[in-house]
Amino acid sequence: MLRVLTAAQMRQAEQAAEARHGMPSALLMENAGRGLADVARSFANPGGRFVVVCGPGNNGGDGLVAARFLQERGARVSVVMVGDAAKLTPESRRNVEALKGFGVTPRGLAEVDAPGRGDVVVDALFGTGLSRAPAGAFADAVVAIRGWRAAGAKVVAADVPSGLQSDSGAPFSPCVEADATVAFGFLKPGQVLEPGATLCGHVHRVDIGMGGESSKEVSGPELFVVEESDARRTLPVRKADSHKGTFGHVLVVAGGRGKTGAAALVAKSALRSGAGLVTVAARSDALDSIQAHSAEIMGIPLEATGPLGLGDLDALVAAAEGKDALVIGPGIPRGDETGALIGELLARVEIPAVLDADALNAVATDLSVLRRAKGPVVMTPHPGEMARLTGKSTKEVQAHRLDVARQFSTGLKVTLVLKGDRTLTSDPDGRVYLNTTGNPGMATGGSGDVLSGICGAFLAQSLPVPAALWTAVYAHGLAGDLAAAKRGQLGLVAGDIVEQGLCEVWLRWER
Ligand SMILES: NC(=O)C1=CN([C@@H]2O[C@H](COP(=O)(O)OP(=O)(O)OC[C@H]3O[C@@H](n4cnc5c(N)ncnc54)[C@H](O)[C@@H]3O)[C@@H](O)[C@H]2O)[C@H](O)CC1
Ligand SMILES: [K+]
Repeated sequence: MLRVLTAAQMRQAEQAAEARHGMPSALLMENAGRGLADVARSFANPGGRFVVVCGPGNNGGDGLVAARFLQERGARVSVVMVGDAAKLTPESRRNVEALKGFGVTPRGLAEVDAPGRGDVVVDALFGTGLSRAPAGAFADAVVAIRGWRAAGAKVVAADVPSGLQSDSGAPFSPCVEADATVAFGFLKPGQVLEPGATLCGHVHRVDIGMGGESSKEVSGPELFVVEESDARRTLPVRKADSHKGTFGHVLVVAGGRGKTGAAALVAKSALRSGAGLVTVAARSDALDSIQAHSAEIMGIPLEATGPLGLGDLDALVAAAEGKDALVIGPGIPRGDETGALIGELLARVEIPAVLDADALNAVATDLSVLRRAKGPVVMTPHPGEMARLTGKSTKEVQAHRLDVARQFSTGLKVTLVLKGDRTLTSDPDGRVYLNTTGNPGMATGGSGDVLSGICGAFLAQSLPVPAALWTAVYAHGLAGDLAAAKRGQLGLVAGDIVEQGLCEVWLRWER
């Protein structure tokens, strides 16, 4: 798990590193500058020139140290200092003098020859200390860096591209676009949340001597990036004496006339994700075609007709007997009573419940129905469904994904999986787990049903919440990536994620 720290948390971690390890900030800067120089060197053509653009704060200090390391290795280095030299931080001032000792004198922007193809620009103008849109000479420097990149130079940003707000990933204007960003010590939210993640280019995290422990002393909200090793470690081990009951029984309440495929995708995905047994409860007129998709799918007919309502409550409570997880929503016939039905059902059964698709829309009108839930509730909206659940516009949800997810999950005490590029899993305590697998080819009907099936299967196998969910999200995206590698993104359909991707993930993780 990679911890992601805000600017304020970074400062706390820096103080903790100094207190715990006796690591002075000057040494952190030395380590940061060396890491920055190493990455910059990897982007230059042989004989390429380096133009290091430094600002007035410690980000600029990192750039000065990097320039010294580059110079020491015989590179052709120019340093541009932007801002009032009198305002330099003590660390940066010391590094200006050190650099002069290496024969490099910082110049003004207008004095430096524009770099081009084969050259590297190091953007050390602003880092986590940026507090407003770059203006004046600072804006000119950002615009110059953007122009040099357009002319073919590679741009390597120190900590964050200058102009990008490191806590949110939202850019001021103007903002640097980088080919790579060197993250010092810990990742920052702006490096992993869009559009910041795209503006950063490839993020290289470098250790600078803060030690992983120092993040434990940091207060405030926790954000993590899930790594493959975390997801792989979560999978249950299959013991020799296992039997189908060992791996749980998922009840899928999904599907209706004209939408039987959704139920089949949930069921098949759950079966392909290790569930021992899967039963679909659906209206009789849909159940036969749902079960026709796969011999392994068992069925319970819901005898009434029309939308799911309170008249189905007893049948669903009975159907949940002996089950280990519930997935409800994909393709269900929804009506005025469906939300109340879901609330009553969750108040009677204790098993973990995944609400997706039309179950989300059904409860969106009155979320209080969820407050009596006996077991853990998981909600898996895409941005549009999240908009309906929160009363915000989809645009607003997307602009503030992290805060919206955290507020919702802590407010309602549910685990929320906010889907989209870089899906966020937010638990009732507000810990958020960010996913980095998946691709645009997965934006296809039924992809969400497949994820619900994986979630249901992992919960039925007694994986703990939220690990079951961020592992399911990781596996779902990886399955989509592996399937797209075979079929291309354009042609990818949800069934491919199940049939062409999931088993490859398990094979890869079981080795
Ligand atoms: N925290 C750590 O563990 C480490 C941080 N390092 C580097 O330090 C920067 C953060 O440095 P800081 O001095 O706080 O701020 P910046 O250099 O990012 O910003 C410069 C300075 O400029 C002022 N300012 C902010 N916005 C503007 C603006 N729009 N126009 C003009 N001036 C502005 C503000 O006063 C800032 O202080 C971090 O990113 C790392 O690169 C260490 O080197 C490694 C450990
Ligand atoms: K920067």
